Amino acid sequence: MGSSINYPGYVSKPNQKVAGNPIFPRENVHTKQGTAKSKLSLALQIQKDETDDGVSSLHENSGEEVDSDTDYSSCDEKNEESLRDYKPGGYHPAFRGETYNHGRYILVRKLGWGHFSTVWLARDTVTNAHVAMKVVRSDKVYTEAALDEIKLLRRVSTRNGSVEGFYDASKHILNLLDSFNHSGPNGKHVVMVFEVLGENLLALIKKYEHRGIPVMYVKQIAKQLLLGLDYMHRKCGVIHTDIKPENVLMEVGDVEAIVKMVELLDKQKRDQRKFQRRATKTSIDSPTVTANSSRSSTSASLERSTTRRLRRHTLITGSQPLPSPISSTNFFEMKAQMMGQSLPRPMPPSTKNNVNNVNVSGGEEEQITNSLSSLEISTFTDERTEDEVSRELDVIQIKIADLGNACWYDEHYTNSIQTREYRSPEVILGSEWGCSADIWSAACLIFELLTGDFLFEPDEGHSYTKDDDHIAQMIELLGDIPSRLLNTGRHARTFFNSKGQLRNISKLKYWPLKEVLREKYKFSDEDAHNISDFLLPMLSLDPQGRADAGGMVNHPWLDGTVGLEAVKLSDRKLYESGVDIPGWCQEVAGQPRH
Ligand SMILES: Nc1ncnc2c1ncn2[C@@H]1O[C@H](COP(=O)(O)OP(=O)(O)OP(=O)(O)O)[C@@H](O)[C@H]1O
Repeated sequence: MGSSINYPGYVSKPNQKVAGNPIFPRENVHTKQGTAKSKLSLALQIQKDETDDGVSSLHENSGEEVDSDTDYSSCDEKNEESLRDYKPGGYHPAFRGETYNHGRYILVRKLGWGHFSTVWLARDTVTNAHVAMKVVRSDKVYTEAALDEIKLLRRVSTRNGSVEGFYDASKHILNLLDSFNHSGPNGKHVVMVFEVLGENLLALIKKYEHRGIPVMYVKQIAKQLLLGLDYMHRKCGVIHTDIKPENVLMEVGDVEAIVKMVELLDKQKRDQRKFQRRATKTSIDSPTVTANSSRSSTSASLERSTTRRLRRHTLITGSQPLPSPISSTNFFEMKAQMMGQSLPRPMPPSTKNNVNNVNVSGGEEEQITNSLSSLEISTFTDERTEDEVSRELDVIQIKIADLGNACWYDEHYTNSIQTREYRSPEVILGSEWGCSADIWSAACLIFELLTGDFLFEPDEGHSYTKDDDHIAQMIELLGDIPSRLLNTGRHARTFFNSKGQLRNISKLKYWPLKEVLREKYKFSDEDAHNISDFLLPMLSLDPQGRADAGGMVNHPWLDGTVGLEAVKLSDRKLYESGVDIPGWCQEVAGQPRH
């Protein structure tokens, strides 16, 4: 759900992004303030494993300790939801093994969280497949927003998208499978059940260290994103209003195989830890241990019991999104492990005794070795050719997620839309807006994928606000704000004087997009030309003239996009504005018809 509305307890998600270099930093900004927000208070108790590499879960009410999971994903942030929000009206204290909807769903691990919800991987005992479950905060305002989201999700659901003979673009939008209520100590929570996806595009941007992701992937993401938006706008009358990398998720491929792989690797780690614990315990009990090892083992044991005591009060589970081949550096190592190539195994007795000065009984060792070797690894035996594997790596599939801020073409819920960096000029100026606002955000997102930097990263200075800076950056990149927006924008007079000049910023440094791509990002002349030819129609300052998603699917820059080579939309014209689409740049007045 979205980030621009002030819901109770609403706080910015910490460290969402490592701020990129702004294209146009103003000279008189003394302190650079990136978008990375300060960390949440130390009261945030993330439950990290007591050793070095895992996350455990202990549910306060159950008192039941659940074995540690290990984070194999590229998500290594320690930022989770705030413990303060576990209160009546807040998050539900979900835990691994908890059942939902009369036992149909069983929680497996936490995938992520947002301001509205925590999201969990769950097993559906009816289909025996895995699903993602979004457990929404129980406060009335979240519940109402969730019910609106469900209506919007139903509208865009796959069932409405597939028409024989036509490209089914609904597959680029997250599919709602089920929804119900769940009661807990903090109230009644709306729960939404989705297909399971992997990490979001921000993980991909980070994986490439904010230097831009390969153009081959950008084209696939761009084409799928535009197809999804075209479907949303033209077929469903839905406006997303919060397109940004965090809200576009990558598919993980064969979900069941990946869940199995991740779980088996977790189990291996747990078994190894158990083995180490037992070994240490044996060393304490054993008369053959040295004085030094006895001291260190005893202190380790004390440390563990302290950690255990602390863990009794821990409620927050660490997020573990499923790894996807493209975003997770260690994905193929994991797969190799599962295929038995470098399976971590307990050390043979002689080495153990030498290295750790401990004694382990032969029976214990055998038991542990058996538990590892009995893992079913045949599922992951890969008999595909190198070409097939390389082709699989070339393909990226994305879905637009988080319709929590979405609205209808004929019913806008608020004018406070879009996350700052992706916010369109009409919204900042307080003019009318519509579906075309999503196109602006999409262009900002595509630029960010290509370069690793925000297209606009406004900052405030001594004499100007973030909005002043944002508008100035737009002018520097794209030219003057059209007079129609100046005349209709409710806030235009805040930023512009009667001569149409910016009130608070006088020195502008014009730097057109094509030059930025060439000079700052070192794209070749040809690439800079093609990319700006693709992006500029979507960055039309006047939403009336902004190109629509369907038309842009047909742009030559997207020709030959891997996996979508043949996809063109014959009923939309390249570069043409979407003014014929109902609700394109204003809310359609009258009785909402959806
Ligand atoms: N279908 C899914 N499969 C896998 N992970 C998911 C899925 N849906 C959501 N997630 C994970 O959960 C996180 C939170 O989801 P989402 O953004 O929908 O929640 P929210 O409470 O509405 O958050 P926000 O504050 O971003 O509006 C996502 O960033 C993602 O990591």
